[in-house]
Amino acid sequence: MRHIRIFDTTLRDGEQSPGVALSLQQKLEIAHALARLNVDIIEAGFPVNGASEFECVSRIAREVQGPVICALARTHKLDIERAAAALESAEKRRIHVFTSASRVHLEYMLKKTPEQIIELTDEMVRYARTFTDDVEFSAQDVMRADFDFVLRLYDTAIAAGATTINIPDTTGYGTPLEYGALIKRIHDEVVRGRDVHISAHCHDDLGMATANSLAAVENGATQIECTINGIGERAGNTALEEVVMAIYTRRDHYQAETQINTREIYRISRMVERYTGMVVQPNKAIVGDNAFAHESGIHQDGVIKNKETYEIMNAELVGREAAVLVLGKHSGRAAVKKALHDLGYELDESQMQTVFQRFREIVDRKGPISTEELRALVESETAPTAHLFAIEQLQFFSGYGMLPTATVRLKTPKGEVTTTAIGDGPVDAVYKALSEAIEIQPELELYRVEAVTGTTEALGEVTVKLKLGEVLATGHGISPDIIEASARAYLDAANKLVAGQAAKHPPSLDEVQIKGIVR
Ligand SMILES: CC(=O)SCCNC(=O)CCNC(=O)[C@H](O)C(C)(C)COP(=O)(O)OP(=O)(O)OC[C@H]1O[C@@H](n2cnc3c(N)ncnc32)[C@H](O)[C@@H]1OP(=O)(O)O
Ligand SMILES: CC(C)C(=O)C(=O)O
Ligand SMILES: [Mg+2]
Repeated sequence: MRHIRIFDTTLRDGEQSPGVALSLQQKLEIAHALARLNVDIIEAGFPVNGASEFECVSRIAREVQGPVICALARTHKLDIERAAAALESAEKRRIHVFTSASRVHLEYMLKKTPEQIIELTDEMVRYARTFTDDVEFSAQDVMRADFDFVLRLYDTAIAAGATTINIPDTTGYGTPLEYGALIKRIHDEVVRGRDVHISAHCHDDLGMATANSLAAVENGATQIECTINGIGERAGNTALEEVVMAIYTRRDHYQAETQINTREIYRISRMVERYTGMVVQPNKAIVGDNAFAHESGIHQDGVIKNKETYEIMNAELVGREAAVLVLGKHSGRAAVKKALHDLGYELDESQMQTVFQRFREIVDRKGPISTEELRALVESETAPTAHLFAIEQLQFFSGYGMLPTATVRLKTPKGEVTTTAIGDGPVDAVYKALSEAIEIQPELELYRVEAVTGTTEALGEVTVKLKLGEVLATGHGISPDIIEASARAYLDAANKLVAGQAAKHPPSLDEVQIKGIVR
């Protein structure tokens, strides 16, 4: 197995993401987390940028043990001197000198001829070598450059002492085949067996950074430059978590390995997300919220039977919790049953049918529900209540300056009944309409409404206690709509009361509880 070095540039190229500026403390924390992740090299910054950047690189160099600490420098003596000074106390230090290779960069940006670039490269790589034995050389925008010039440039850098030659596709222009082919040419025609590492540095402008970096590995590269969550200039850099997990998961194909402690990946991903404010998209490979989540019934059923049906790696391997089954619109019975089992419920077929039907009604209306909400749902749906009355329709109007009015249509033992009432508020109006429809007037002893989870999208759970004569019944209702949950709770209790009254001798409260009619 070939060892692939992971060169992390979250603190340099990653911080170049528009709008991101990390504090010294944040950079230090990320650098320590990168050391725990066991990256080979940390590019800590670009010291000539200013005093605070210089201070960040110096502190990382002094305080972070393990990885090589690297600093960036243009082909300017001052840049190289600032980089060397910032790295002075590092246990292992690297200076990364860069120029450009493409015609557009040379002509318009650097205003230099190819010959001048060759000379400058020779001079500045040699100068960097006076400060350290570990010098990396890069030429920006190689994929839009003349490849013969690129080969000459890298040959010059190696002759001048570069120990790593980095091949940046600065503008994310290359395709995997093209980039891989260039790496192969550099490997065969420039490196030619010399002790020099070839490094891939890809940007994601066309969404090909990871594919291009892996193509480089297939063609002789032994270092990948990448960032946590793929942050960086414009569309970002190659994502560390993607290349590391691709090399690990497909080691049969790449015949290579990294030394990354993969179990730290998720933790550092969250840290970088928090500190940079660059939110990870839910479908982001490896670290996105959905990367190990399944909502579709067929997938959930497969994963419950054997998670390898739809998962190519274990979530635990990147420091996440095992696969998550999201209970939503696309879920089937298998996932709901599994979630209920995990919550401690074993339902018979008919209870399962009732719960699943109600589950579907709810997720169609409000989207996925949490396991807490499922618990509340199963509690309210499987209570041993006689279903004498059931809601067919419920309509209410309420608002400032309006009379709260409710109309309910109920299925009752006498057939369909529709009633309308006005109340002090929408719940009061609904309760009056329900009382009229079921033809009893119980007293409301308790009314309590709670959100099952703490968000405005949560299911509302309502508990009521109704008293009729000596009999007291508790009812529960659950719905995304709290007025509907209130109506369901009222009817749940009313059903119990009426079932009790239907007995030849109205039962006492104790008797009713023993029979399981009142909960
Ligand atoms: C692809 C990359 O990621 S490259 C790294 C990009 N990162 C950054 O630019 C972040 C840090 N940058 C900075 O702090 C500043 O731009 C500095 C300190 C480097 C330079 O600041 P300034 O002197 O104000 O120059 P400014 O940023 O306006 O322009 C960049 C200059 O660097 C030159 N330059 C660009 N790349 C190189 C290079 N590899 N070698 C030598 N000179 C270079 C440009 O030609 C331009 O020179 P000019 O001012 O003579 O025209
Ligand atoms: C400084 C170089 C390596 C760079 O970030 C790029 O070219 O993208
Ligand atoms: Mg870059």
